Amino acid sequence: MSVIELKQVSRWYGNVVAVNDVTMTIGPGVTGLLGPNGAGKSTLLHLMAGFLATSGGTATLDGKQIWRNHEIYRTIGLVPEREGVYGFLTGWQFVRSAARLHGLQDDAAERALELVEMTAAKDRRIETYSKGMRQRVKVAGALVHEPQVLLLDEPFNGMDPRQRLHLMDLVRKLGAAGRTILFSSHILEEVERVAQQIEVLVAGRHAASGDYREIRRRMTDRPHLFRVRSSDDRRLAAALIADASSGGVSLTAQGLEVRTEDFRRFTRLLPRLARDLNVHLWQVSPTDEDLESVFSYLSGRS
Ligand SMILES: Nc1ncnc2c1ncn2[C@@H]1O[C@H](COP(=O)(O)OP(=O)(O)OP(=O)(O)O)[C@@H](O)[C@H]1O
Repeated sequence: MSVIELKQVSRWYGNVVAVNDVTMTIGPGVTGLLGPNGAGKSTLLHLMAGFLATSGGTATLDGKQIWRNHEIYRTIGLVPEREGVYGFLTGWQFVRSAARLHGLQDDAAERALELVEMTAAKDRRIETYSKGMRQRVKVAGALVHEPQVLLLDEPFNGMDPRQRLHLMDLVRKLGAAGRTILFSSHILEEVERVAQQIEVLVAGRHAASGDYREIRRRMTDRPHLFRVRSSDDRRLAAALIADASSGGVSLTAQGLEVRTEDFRRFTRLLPRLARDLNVHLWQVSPTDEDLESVFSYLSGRS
């Protein structure tokens, strides 16, 4: 059972702070690393894999420093985001060369290909593989030395739904077998389907941590901004203002803008008011549902 620990870890690239004072602990099972593009997820994974040195703070695995620790490297596997796989190699050649780099024999490569269910296709060239198959072969390459820790950078990106489900199943299975797995993603739905635990990174900072239900609840409970168009915006506005769930109502050329502090109450109230006032609702749409605003709320910047 392996535990990764980051203590006040920072990483700069010149003047750019990619990871800023992050403290987190990643234990056995599957953890999702969630954050918008550029949040520092890849940098964090590379720090954990020993591919990058920290600029400040410490990154350890089971209490031992990761950076420049060859013994530790034997227990970590990284599946990078970029393809970096030669298309002219067969799956077998690719995974076997990963095995050789670790001083291992063919049986290790065979086991890894079996684990990701790529044995049947192993003699085809990688350029003939689907995105999902390429990703699974990369996972096999990272698993060839049977590491306790597996780090995956945006593993589900660009896959069709069937391939995604297949890889999600595999990641779940590996986690259930006691491995410590961390994978990055910018999509909450993706993370919550695979991970029990979620770490959220926003602009290099650790914004939230916990069970996905808790994070989901915090996302739902934040103030929401809705645009409402109806047959009588003025009447509706007056009734909405009278209710405690409204944080503010303004009449604009495009309709009403309603800010609500209590999402659930508002979504029940609006149809009831419309019915009682005999007002027809033409449009009810959230205006701040984009990921950036959700993330910035979680990180306390809004
Ligand atoms: N080698 C580098 N040199 C300079 N800046 C870098 C380098 N690598 C990353 N950065 C910067 O560090 C920040 C974090 O990048 P990182 O790739 O870790 O984020 P990310 O969350 O993985 O994003 P994405 O999902 O887009 O890959 C970004 O502002 C990025 O531009």
